[in-house]
Amino acid sequence: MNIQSIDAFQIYDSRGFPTVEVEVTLENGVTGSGLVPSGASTGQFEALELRDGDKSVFRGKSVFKAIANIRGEIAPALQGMAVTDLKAIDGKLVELDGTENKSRLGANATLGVSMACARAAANARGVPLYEYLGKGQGTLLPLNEIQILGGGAHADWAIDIQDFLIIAMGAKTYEETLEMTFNIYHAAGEVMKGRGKSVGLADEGGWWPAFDSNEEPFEVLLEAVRLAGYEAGKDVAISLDIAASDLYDGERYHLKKDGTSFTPSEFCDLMIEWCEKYPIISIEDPFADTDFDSWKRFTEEVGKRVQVIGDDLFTTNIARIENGIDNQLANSVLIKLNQIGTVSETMAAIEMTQKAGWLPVVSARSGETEDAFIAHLAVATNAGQLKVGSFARSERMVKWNEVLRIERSLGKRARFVGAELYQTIFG
Ligand SMILES: O=C(O)[C@@H](CO)OP(=O)(O)O
Ligand SMILES: [Mg+2]
Repeated sequence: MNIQSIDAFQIYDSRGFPTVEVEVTLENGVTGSGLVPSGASTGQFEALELRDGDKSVFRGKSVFKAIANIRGEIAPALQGMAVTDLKAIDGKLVELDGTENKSRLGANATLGVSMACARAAANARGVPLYEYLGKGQGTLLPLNEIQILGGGAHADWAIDIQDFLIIAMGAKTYEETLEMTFNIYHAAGEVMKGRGKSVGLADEGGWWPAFDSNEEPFEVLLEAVRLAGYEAGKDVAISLDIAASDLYDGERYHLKKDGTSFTPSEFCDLMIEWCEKYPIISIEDPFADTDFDSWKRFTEEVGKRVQVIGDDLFTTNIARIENGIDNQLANSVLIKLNQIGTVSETMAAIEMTQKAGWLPVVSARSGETEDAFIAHLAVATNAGQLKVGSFARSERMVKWNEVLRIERSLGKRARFVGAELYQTIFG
């Protein structure tokens, strides 16, 4: 099962921007592919997505340099390697690149190759990807975090907060998490239409709002929950991604829609107030990735009843996660393959999170593809949570639906524990 050849192509993501597709062919003719996602509200500590030309001019530049690196450097170096030794393959990618943040070859180049190798190995063994990645140990279906309203960088700053999401706490099955959230999603559409606030869909499929403040979305969300026939705080809870690095200028946090600004400690007060006022179960990036004091204080105060997720704070980077664990900055880590650039490093980040008694949340990017790799990754690692944006866009549905297929494939081995997960962090 050795690698014979690796090729790469430019395709387009869900925003219509260029991205990388890789195809690996083994000596026995078996193939595997990997399609690379792309973020918009990227963290400053992420591995580098290599694009052609001056990045400041236009963010959706072509990716031919990354493709040339795959064809010219990575393919010859990996040729003949055993495809089933993903650690060795990913180790070779890291070594070849030689930088801290994959800036020489590009994390979009290394990740595409790493994903395609994992798929080719699973295909060669004749097992589903989740079985291959999880060595047969992955059986836990995720509790979903699903976006109802989009904002921030994903909706041209219609509101300052990036994601208003729902977690179906009362769901007894994976399928029920979809059904409950689906009902609320459509109810939210009705509520917004009724208020004359419906203008379309944001980048991840959530409603693109025309709200007058950052608190109006809470009202709409809670009204939608009621309209759909559920009780907030019991059947479902609110989850937020504040993406606060985008709101912070190094000294103050700005909510432009409200015309307000806050010192870090005032913003921390506001986040705590929101957690008291609304049925919030989970909050991601409530503070900037450099504002450690606020993270620490917030986690100390609400971390026993609210999941505190670091996304830009950790960027799926082992050293940053380790620092977070040592200093108790959060209790959960958002996991994104392209923030670090190989499958093995991503899985190591999940393992470290779990060993610390924290919860991983496997996540898509705002620019996605038709690849459902992360559905397999979530089940393979028993991560327990999956965040893919919203419904109503096929690059999202392909992931939600893939978990249904995995569930069927697991048969009686499939497990779902739902909100019981949170006992791990809430005690
Ligand atoms: O911030 C996030 O969590 C992601 C996905 O919602 O956004 P982006 O891919 O733009 O970084
Ligand atoms: Mg985020």
